[in-house]
Amino acid sequence: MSIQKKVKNRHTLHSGIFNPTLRKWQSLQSEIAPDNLMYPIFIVEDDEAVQPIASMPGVSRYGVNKLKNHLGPLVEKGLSSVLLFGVVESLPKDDTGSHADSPQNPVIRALPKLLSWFPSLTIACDVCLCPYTSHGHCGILFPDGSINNTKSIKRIAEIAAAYAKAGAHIVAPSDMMDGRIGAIKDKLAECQLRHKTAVLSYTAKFASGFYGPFRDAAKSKPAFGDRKCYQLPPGSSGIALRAAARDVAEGADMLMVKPVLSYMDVLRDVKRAYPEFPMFVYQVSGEYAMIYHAAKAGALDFKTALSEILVSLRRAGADVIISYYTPVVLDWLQTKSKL
Ligand SMILES: NCc1[nH]cc(CCC(=O)O)c1CC(=O)O
Ligand SMILES: [Zn+2]
Ligand SMILES: [Zn+2]
Repeated sequence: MSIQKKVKNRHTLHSGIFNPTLRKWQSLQSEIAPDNLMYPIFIVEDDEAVQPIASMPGVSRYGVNKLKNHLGPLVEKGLSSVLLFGVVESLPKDDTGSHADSPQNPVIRALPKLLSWFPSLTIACDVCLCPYTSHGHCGILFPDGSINNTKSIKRIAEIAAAYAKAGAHIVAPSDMMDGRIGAIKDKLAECQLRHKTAVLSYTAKFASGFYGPFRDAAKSKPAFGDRKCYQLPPGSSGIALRAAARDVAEGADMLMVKPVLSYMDVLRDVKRAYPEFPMFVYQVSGEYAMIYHAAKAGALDFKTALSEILVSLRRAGADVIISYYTPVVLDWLQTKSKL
């Protein structure tokens, strides 16, 4: 037998993937289980409402009382964490986002009920000003419309502490102000809640074109301008790593990259730079809609394509995937066949 032939034989791959167990061994690190999923939920003021969101077919906003029936079956199927967003319509918006942490805030009102209905569910709250400010920006503004970072992080920390007091296990600031993680940690310490409140930082959140349906869902579109002065420029991986270094230095417990499909390199960079931290990715509203519409048009098979995306996020370094498709995936996981 020639040397060349031997060398060639060492490169046969079929022998490692000819049955399901062998294939699973090749991809154990990218398996999806319920604990790899976090489910985002929009909560509205009207406790009895269920409002389908036109730009996100299959996703609705819920009133607090409708969440018991919606989440109950999902918890049965293994759902272990949710991410709450408040949506206000009749509560007035102002320039400091007063209703982000008022007693009437839908998230603050939902927390005690969710905690009592689902004691095993881990509850994260998105912390931001944009759904509650008259100008729709994520911070407090100077008169010229630029961000007043000092006032913004003070306010963000107050809101985070209010959610923690109401029982949130995790606060997740999505505002992208500088110094917010440190400000939140200090405020939580002051309230004696630091030991039982985790901070999930929206670390590398890019100024993306994939947030459109969300802004419709959360009624949080900026009234003027854009978010390019505080969300990251899509072409830069350097500033994404600096954002991660900043959040790690300030004490973040978990890190996130968002959106994810166009930022898989950033996901891998951040995971490799900080392997000690649970790595979250957010499959955002536009990414949800894209898959939905492509499948509906017959361009791709829904289950095959979505499964492929989810396992590739795990392969690239994601520990937890925040996805509006969580209910569908939990259904799939009921059957023996793994994703
Ligand atoms: N604080 C803003 C915020 N919180 C969550 C999302 C996006 C989530 C999604 O698109 O699914 C955004 C983006 C934005 O409007 O700039
Ligand atoms: Zn915001
Ligand atoms: Zn947000």
